[in-house]
Amino acid sequence: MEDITKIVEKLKNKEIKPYQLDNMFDSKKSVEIRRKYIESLTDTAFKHIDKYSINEKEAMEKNIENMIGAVQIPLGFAGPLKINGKYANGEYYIPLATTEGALVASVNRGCGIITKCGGCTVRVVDDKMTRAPVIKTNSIIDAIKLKEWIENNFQKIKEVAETTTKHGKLISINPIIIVGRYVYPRFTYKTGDAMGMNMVTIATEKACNFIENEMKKEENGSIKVHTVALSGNVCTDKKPAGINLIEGRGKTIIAEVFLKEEEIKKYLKTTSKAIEQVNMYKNFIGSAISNSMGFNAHYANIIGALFLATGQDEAHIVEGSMGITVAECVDDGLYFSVTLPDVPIGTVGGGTRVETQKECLEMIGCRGGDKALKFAEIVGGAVLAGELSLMGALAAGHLAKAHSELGR
Ligand SMILES: CC(C)(COP(=O)([O-])OP(=O)([O-])OC[C@H]1O[C@@H](n2cnc3c(N)ncnc32)[C@H](O)[C@@H]1OP(=O)([O-])[O-])[C@@H](O)C(=O)NCCC(=O)NCCSC(=O)C[C@@](C)(O)CC(=O)[O-]
Ligand SMILES: NC(=O)C1=CN([C@@H]2O[C@H](COP(=O)(O)OP(=O)(O)OC[C@H]3O[C@@H](n4cnc5c(N)ncnc54)[C@H](OP(=O)(O)O)[C@@H]3O)[C@@H](O)[C@H]2O)C=CC1
Repeated sequence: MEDITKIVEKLKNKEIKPYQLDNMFDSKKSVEIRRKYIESLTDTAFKHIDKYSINEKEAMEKNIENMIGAVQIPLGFAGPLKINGKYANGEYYIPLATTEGALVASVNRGCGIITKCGGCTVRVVDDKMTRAPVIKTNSIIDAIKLKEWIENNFQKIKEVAETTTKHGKLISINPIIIVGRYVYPRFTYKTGDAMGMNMVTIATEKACNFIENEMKKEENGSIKVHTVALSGNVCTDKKPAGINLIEGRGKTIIAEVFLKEEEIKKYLKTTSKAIEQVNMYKNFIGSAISNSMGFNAHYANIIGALFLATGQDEAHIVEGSMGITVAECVDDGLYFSVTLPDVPIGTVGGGTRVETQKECLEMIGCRGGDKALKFAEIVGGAVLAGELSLMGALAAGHLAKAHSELGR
């Protein structure tokens, strides 16, 4: 075998492209050569990114291109968290991958008080994944005709789309928005236990080809339609969006807990009244002034740490960051809930197969098929715990103190 230095020279001279190494060497070797190449180009001595236990071959087949190693994120746990869900019932230890000191302690504290108060109720109230292409027509008149055609031929479109997948089911194409002569049909699917973005993208492409061909037959071919882009941003994937907040996307999760005043005092060092007020002034009024879509304190923190630990698509953290926290004083305590309209998650596919992420899913009994709804309930419970603890810390005036002691 050629000496690595010689191959690195060839890469530098552009005789070989870095990704072509995968066809020339075994996976381990190609990763090593690429790493050496980047090391020499950037004058960096890699001492850590070369240490990992994940299988490069599988990762390169499914999850990554131009692989040079792996980064490590510290992993902690919070819990036990008692969840009274439809699918998740019992006490769970939540895996959280983060570099933000104080976050795990905070979620842990939330878990403690929730569990002491009898646990949280969590439900998944909606479950779907969307893809909305943008289709160009000749005129407003044709755009209206296309919209009507899609509405009248839903069953045929569904049959075509579903030929690409065993688990994906097209449940609606709604809304179908017209802007000028452009049409944005929002294809909505059930995706089983997969988060589903690859699945629905492939299915929607097939449906769009079918629509284009069928429209050619209408009015002797005078209606011309063309899919400008398979994603027209009405999906809306990986961006915060009002349509997702209202219509939902991924799992729509609601979690609630009734807290006793004495536990609030003991655990959170504050009162229900103070938390209710912080929620009003911060999460409602503050978010309204800033035109935020997150009427909450930090869903993204818990969603992010859980997504990284369990192999979810990290870009979807932005969607999971939206939602509304309710805090309301009740007799001798506090009603506290989180509502997350848009949490794209899966327990099969994507990054869930990576060895370390798979173990984290196992830790909560959520690896593989028939587990996505259980996982969603655990995500809801964990967000509730983290949100409650931070709101408690803000109400008690402990945020800066917590982060100077634990987070720096
Ligand atoms: C830091 C605490 C928990 C201290 O909280 P405390 O009540 O002062 O601590 P404590 O020593 O009395 O312990 C209470 C419980 O906290 C947990 N706990 C306590 N210490 C640990 C630890 N080392 N490791 C694990 N768990 C810990 C543990 O559950 C413990 O119960 P116990 O087990 O003893 O019965 C609290 O002050 C807190 O939760 N602060 C909030 C911190 C937080 O949520 N940070 C999130 C990041 S902030 C941010 O990124 C977003 C932001 C703020 O910008 C968003 C916005 O705009 O709002
Ligand atoms: N393409 C795109 O535009 C985008 C892609 N992504 C990426 O997409 C990936 C996730 O896509 P996703 O489609 O979830 O995953 P995969 O592409 O990894 O596909 C998962 C496959 O698992 C099969 N499967 C087996 N058992 C089940 C089950 N119980 N429930 C559901 N499916 C099952 C399905 O096959 P079958 O279909 O035959 O039923 C499905 O297609 C992530 O890597 C993400 O980063 C993210 C955003 C956009």
